[in-house]
Amino acid sequence: MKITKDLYQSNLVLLTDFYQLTMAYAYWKAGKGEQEAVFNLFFRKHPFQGGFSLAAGLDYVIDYCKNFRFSGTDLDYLAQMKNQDGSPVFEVGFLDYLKNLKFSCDIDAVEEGTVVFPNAPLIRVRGPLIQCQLLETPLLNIINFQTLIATKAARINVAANGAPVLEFGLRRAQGIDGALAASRAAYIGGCTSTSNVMAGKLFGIPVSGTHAHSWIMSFDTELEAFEAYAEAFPEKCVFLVDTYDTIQGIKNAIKVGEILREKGKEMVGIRIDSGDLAYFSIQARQMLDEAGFPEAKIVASNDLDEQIITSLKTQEAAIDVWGVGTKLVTAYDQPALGAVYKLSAIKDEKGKWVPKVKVSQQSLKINIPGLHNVKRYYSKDKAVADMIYLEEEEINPRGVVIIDPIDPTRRKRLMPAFYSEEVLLKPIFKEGKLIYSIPSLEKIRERAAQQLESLDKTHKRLVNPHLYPVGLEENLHHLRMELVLKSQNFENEKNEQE
Ligand SMILES: Nc1ncnc2c1ncn2[C@@H]1O[C@H](COP(=O)(O)OP(=O)(O)OP(=O)(O)O)[C@@H](O)[C@H]1O
Ligand SMILES: O=P(O)(O)OC[C@H]1O[C@H](OP(=O)(O)OP(=O)(O)O)[C@H](O)[C@@H]1O
Ligand SMILES: O=C(O)c1cccnc1
Repeated sequence: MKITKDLYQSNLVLLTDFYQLTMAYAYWKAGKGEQEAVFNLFFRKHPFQGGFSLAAGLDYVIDYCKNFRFSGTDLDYLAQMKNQDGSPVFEVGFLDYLKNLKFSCDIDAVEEGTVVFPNAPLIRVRGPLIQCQLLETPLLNIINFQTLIATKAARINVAANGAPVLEFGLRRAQGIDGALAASRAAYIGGCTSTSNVMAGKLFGIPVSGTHAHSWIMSFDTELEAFEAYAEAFPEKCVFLVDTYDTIQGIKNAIKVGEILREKGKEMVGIRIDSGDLAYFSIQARQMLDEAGFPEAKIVASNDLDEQIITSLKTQEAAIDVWGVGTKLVTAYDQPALGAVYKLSAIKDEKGKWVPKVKVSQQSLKINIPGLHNVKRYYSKDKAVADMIYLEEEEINPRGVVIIDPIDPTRRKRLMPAFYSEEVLLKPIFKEGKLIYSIPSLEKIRERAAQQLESLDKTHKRLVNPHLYPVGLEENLHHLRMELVLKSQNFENEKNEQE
């Protein structure tokens, strides 16, 4: 996968915030550039007030890391940057350091298509401080967007309840790469196809579509337009029936359907793109059935999202296929996932790992320290809880306590021996070398479907979902509390002395 390269014809190493580079420079000056550190990428709250999220974007991350090197032109650009007094921002020695920089981090990550929950890492980066730091912004950029859209798509597909969802978002998406990444993520989240032909070519997503009002309007009558379309696509006729009068449009579609049938072909169906979609789809179903077209599909579109689809279902709308664009690819009701990337441990001069917490007034914002991973426990293929644990700690098979990171009174006890388990962070890069065999997009989509299946339906409820248990293993909880208290005592002592 090399979409990033194809799109920009250049190396993306500068696709980072300027402060990452100035920090990198300052680390280098302080002799800390190579100090080993661990960072975790996680989000704190599901988007769309939902009960689950679907991880996506790792393939782009892999691509980014594989191409992580400073080219001559990147270095030239940095070399000409000046401070206000006219001096260069970056010393030549630092630019030389960047020139020789080879990606050497360990990356462990949740596979794409995995259902994920707040606070548990989606990606863990371990390596020299400078490299970890430079990766913050691009990793967030990639994962935030694709995870958001995959989640939105999954919600829309939950609402569609198995009916095909065609992604029509390109014209309203956030630019070119936003559209491409959205089509990819939407496919992972369960959409059946995309209207974006480039996404079809680049990712192998099935491409599909109907026709627009302009096609109808270019003829004198709707009937002529349908006939001409049937002539061009006898196997693929989906007639857009709402350009003038929807009921008349359905009648015209039936007429052309009959002509096609005489030629041994079957119309695929009709599309309704305006008005009361419940009313018109029910009318259309009745008319099509009575005319002998019970197999003709009814496609609906027009600013759909999971809430409208749910509402239309409760109105018993006779819609077989959903075309969804704007609200899917722009994540209309929540345009960003707030994933963050935080330092959780650093090695001291003696080579000992020092776990780190950033103490915040809001307990929600206190990060999880140390080199941790996540285990998902399953009971008969159903996910029951996620446990974040310190990798070096032995897990007692006879009993673990999983403690909510925000409210430590919320706890779940379970006996690991009674469950099957999956370690969620999988090794992707080891010392800069890719050791993960990248699954095809089809496989990722299958994983997403299985993962969503493993989640109880109460967590997939679109409104007020039941909270899935995710927490810290006891030892990790104690370590975190200890570090928080220590830092607070330290602050108090300092305050008393002042
Ligand atoms: N029966 C229904 N129940 C709930 N929502 C519906 C129903 N029928 C249509 N909708 C939704 O209501 C909104 C209607 O928007 P709007 O009024 O802009 O469309 P319209 O006037 O029918 O068509 P146009 O796009 O041509 O303006 C759309 O989001 C559509 O999906
Ligand atoms: O509504 P979305 O979920 O974004 O789906 C894509 C929309 O794009 C097309 O029309 P367009 O909006 O360009 O024009 P129209 O509203 O006049 O049909 C199509 O007919 C859908 O309505
Ligand atoms: O093929 C379609 O019907 C389509 C494509 C893009 C946007 N709206 C509809």
